[in-house]
Amino acid sequence: MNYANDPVCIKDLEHIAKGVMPSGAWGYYDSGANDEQTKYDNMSAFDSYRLHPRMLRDVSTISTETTVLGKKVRTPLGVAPCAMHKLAHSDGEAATSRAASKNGSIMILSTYSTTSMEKVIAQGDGSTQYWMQLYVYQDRKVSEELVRRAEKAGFSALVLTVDAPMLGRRLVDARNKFNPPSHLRLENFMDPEVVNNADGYVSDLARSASETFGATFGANGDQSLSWENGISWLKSITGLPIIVKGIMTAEDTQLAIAHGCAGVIVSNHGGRQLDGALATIDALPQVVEAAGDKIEVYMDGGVRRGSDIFKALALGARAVFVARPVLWGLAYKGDKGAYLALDLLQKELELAMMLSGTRNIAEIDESYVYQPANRWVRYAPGARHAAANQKKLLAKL
Ligand SMILES: Cc1cc2nc3c(=O)[nH]c(=O)nc-3n(C[C@H](O)[C@H](O)[C@H](O)COP(=O)(O)O)c2cc1C
Ligand SMILES: O=C(O)C(=O)c1ccccc1
Repeated sequence: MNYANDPVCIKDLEHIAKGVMPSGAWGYYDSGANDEQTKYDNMSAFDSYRLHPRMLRDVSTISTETTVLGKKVRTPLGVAPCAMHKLAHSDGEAATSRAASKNGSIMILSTYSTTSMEKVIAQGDGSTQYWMQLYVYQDRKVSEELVRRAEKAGFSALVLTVDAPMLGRRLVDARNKFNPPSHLRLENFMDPEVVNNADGYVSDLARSASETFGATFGANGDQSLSWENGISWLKSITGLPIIVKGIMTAEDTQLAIAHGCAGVIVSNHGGRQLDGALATIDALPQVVEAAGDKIEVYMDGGVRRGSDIFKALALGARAVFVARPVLWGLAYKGDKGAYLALDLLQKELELAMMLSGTRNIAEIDESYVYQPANRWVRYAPGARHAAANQKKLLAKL
């Protein structure tokens, strides 16, 4: 197969990225925790849902427009936060930002970006939504400074990642003794005025990426974080909507509602944290059920096809985020490659919508996905949802 010339799907981009990236950086992007069960499950779980298409509808116009946090977006496909895009391409997050903006996608910027939040937002076309991803540090002043800076820069929501009190154990990185190249800088910890000056650090967390990598979590992350001292604290210092990333259960969704969050992202960090955790597409139905209309539900993990996005929307996600595919595109060709990754998924989504007889996002509901019953014996909460869904489907026949 000739992948290199003209990538036509996300798998092609993955293959190319693997070929062009240094092995340490590739390993860091690719790896999941331990046996990588959850990393692979995230992808393969989509395959166990099948589509239930309707025919003979006028599908001459397809729109993926929807609203997220009350604002119009061209597409429910967004970019998940990933550390250190400059490992993929020297243009880093600025390139990703241009790609997201061109596709009309929301971009969530990682705190550990190698390009400052101000520079990233400056690449947008003014209508692009940027959300800032945060961890909460023992030293709340460091977190508060990041919040103030994000507010000032124009981010429209904060995404608090809660599935990483400590980094999961990634065996590939351990074997490679991976450390990012020392010229990379974590610019969100540097003074925005002097961000181009390597001496402009504003906190001990800054330094070069290689000095902070991994150690940041153990040494500075707050492992005593709770709904009260984390979410309620964050809410008390900002008016921006708060989205909790890393929610996998109905119980935690109810707590997110009780603590005034605007949304949750069903995520297991791409299988990089708790290996053995449920695939996100399998966790989604119980979160959607618990959320009702009180809070928006998004998901990420394992999305490699437009039909995966379709399935997630059908199961109740309001938006779907991708991480590795964008990094692969970036490694392939900077902003053009990152855009290609988003555009391939976007076009696949539009085609899946057309072929299943859905003309807009509102029409995509659970009647368009079909779950072979026996698979669900394993997962109790999802099983209930699936059983109810199937009863409804059977009743319609
Ligand atoms: C290389 C890499 C770095 C990541 N860095 C962050 C991060 O800084 N903050 C965060 O909340 N999630 C981070 N994630 C998790 C992603 O946001 C996302 O949850 C997950 O990767 C989605 O799965 P996918 O890669 O299969 O699309 C990272 C993921 C990868 C692959
Ligand atoms: O790799 C990750 O998944 C991640 O979230 C991260 C972020 C910053 C530094 C190291 C890891």
